[in-house]
Amino acid sequence: SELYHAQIHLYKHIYNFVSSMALKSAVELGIADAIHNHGKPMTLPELASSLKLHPSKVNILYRFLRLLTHNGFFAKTTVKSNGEEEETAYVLTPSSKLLVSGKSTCLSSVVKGALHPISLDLWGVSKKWFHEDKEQTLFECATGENYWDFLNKDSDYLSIFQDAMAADSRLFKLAIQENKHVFEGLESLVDVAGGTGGVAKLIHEAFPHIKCTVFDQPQVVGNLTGNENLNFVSGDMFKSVPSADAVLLKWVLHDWNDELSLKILKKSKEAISHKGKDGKVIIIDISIDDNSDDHGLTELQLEYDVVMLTMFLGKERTKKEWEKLIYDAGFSRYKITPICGFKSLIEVYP
Ligand SMILES: OCc1ccc2c(c1)OC[C@]1(O)c3cc4c(cc3O[C@H]21)OCO4
Repeated sequence: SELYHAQIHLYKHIYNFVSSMALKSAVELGIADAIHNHGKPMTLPELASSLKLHPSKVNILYRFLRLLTHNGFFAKTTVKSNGEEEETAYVLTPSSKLLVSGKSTCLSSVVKGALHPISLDLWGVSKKWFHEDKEQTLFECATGENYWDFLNKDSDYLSIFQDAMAADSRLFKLAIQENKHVFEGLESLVDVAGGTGGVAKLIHEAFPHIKCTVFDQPQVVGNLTGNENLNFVSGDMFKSVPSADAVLLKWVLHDWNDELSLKILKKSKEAISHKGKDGKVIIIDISIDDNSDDHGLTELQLEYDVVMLTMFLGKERTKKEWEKLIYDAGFSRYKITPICGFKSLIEVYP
């Protein structure tokens, strides 16, 4: 009946966190690594002893594996142990292959970071946040601190965050390889708010002839030196952006509201104006497709939007919102290419 379906829907959303926490436990225990290193399907006793669990914990491990297997992180098969009866064994799936450490596709640091207590505690004050009169993030409401200031004070959490950003950048490298046409023909590129140059280095490796400039605030790049084709320039992206054939804005505009994003886009347009029609701005951010029939993908994109809102007052934009922002900034056309599963690469032309 409708009442029963509504109850299942409601309870599922109450306990969604259990699946997140089971995933976090799997990463902390190193289950994916243990199965990967075992080199073949792994039985529960083999896994438990490899993880050095106390015998009393074997059945607990089984219950976690049952949920994680149901959620598609592991798969069951059977093995013939010492020649006779068949025994259940576990293998990795594409999702848990993203948890094998040391691989360029490893996203374990994002699991640890996004589900770290510091990333979750802010939700304790959401009622207060909704009822206060000042514009601040849920994080600031909970801690009294700006997220970025806090991050730069807590070295453990900062290194987890940096590992997570680095993990995402490594996957961006695969996206660059799949979209070489976007960068071919460029002689110069400026990575606006490019931080310490992680992404610029990836582009430089893939396209050594492109002169890459990392542009960020003085306190970020002030004392960084580059080489002949990778240099660091400090400044204020709201005032002016160094000119180049292309301006890269990766995960920048989702941290800013429309008014400030418009400013950044207009400065970026000035920066590529010497190139006329051949100049371009490359935006890497989520583009929420309003008429997508992929409910799970849209759910992830909307969850990401709320995460950006609660931590940075940032936002993820829909396709229509991108179009309005791009045209308001004076650009004439754009092209959206899906990358990395749930993000998009948006090429914007004057
Ligand atoms: O725009 C940049 C940006 C991009 C992604 C993420 C950001 C910020 O913060 C929220 C987030 O969920 C998060 C929080 C974290 C973390 C990783 C992590 O991934 C997510 O490590 C420590 O805390």
